[in-house]
Amino acid sequence: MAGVRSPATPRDFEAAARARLDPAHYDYFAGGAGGEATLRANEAAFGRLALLPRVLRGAGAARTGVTLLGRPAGMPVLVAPTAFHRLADPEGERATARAAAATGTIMIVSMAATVAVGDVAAAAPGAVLWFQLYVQPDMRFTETIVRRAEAAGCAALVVTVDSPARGVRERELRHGFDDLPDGLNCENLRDGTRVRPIVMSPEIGWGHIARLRGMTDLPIVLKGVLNPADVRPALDHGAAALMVSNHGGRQLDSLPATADMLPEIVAAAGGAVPVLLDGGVRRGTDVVKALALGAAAVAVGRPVLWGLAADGERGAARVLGLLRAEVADALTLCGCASAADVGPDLVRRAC
Ligand SMILES: Cc1cc2nc3c(=O)[nH]c(=O)nc-3n(C[C@H](O)[C@H](O)[C@H](O)COP(=O)(O)O)c2cc1C
Ligand SMILES: CC(C)CC(=O)C(=O)O
Repeated sequence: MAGVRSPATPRDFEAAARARLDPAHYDYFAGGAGGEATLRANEAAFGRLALLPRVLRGAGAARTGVTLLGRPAGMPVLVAPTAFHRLADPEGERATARAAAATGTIMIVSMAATVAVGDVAAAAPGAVLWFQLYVQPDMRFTETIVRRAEAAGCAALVVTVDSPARGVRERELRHGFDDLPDGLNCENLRDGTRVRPIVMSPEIGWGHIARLRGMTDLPIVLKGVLNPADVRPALDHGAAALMVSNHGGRQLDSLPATADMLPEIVAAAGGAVPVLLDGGVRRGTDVVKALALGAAAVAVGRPVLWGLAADGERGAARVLGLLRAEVADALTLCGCASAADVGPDLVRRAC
């Protein structure tokens, strides 16, 4: 692998990924909207938090397992939905799903995957998959997509609600990157012989969530909730979980870091549903900080893409395996036997 003989932490995969990827594709994965202030803020917010371990609790070596939406998961870290994995590796989302299965990690398959969700599931029989959906204004087509996710055995629908329009990413504009190369498609959007474009519509509203709720028995996770005022309507519309997210800084720039908004969203949810977070999680200590601020789990986007681009399935599995080991290490060194032992007393503002 370029640069590092033996990767010690997920970040070590980034240089190798960059060396292997077409620069336009690297910048698609890495970039954010506008001046990328939010992209930087997500990581920086974790840097401003410190952990405050408890001592002599005799907790034993930590276990990383958690229960999410009633099902066990190997660690409180999920694979965030990211598009276009075949830009990183020819096996694409199949490789990511096998890596997720190998490490007991829930994978949220993007609606913009370059492998159809049914084929992803077939390639990784042990994987627990959730499916990410952009509600399409044509609700009949939305239903077709939902049925595909159900048929593939997905255990939850993650509805991305932060995208009434696509974010403007200056790196993409500079490269002129606006479409997949020939031969690659968003396979979940097949409609007969054609592949429909993804529509990000400003017309989507709570009424669509109500219709979706009536369409499927799958638990619905709302991804992209950042303003505490949106928590009440989310609960009223039957959300089974919320994901605090600013889309990895890729939609609107100048949004707050997710770690900074997490406590307010957790307070607004009042324990009614689990709250997840993504954005800037790079280390096991970030995961434990998020748990201490009230998250039930976190998700990682770019680190998985670095592993996938650097070394395919093996690289993605290594990234997830390193994260799991880091979570176990951070829990043990905080005096916690498991994620359930992590409370708000474990985290402080460092500066
Ligand atoms: C290359 C890329 C593609 C993404 N595609 C999607 C997507 O298809 N659907 C979605 O809801 N979020 C998408 N996201 C956002 C991620 O789900 C997640 O919110 C974000 O990456 C988390 O931040 P992190 O990369 O700092 O971990 C994408 C992110 C990246 C980096
Ligand atoms: C193809 C896009 C809709 C995927 C996305 O959400 C992103 O690039 O952030």
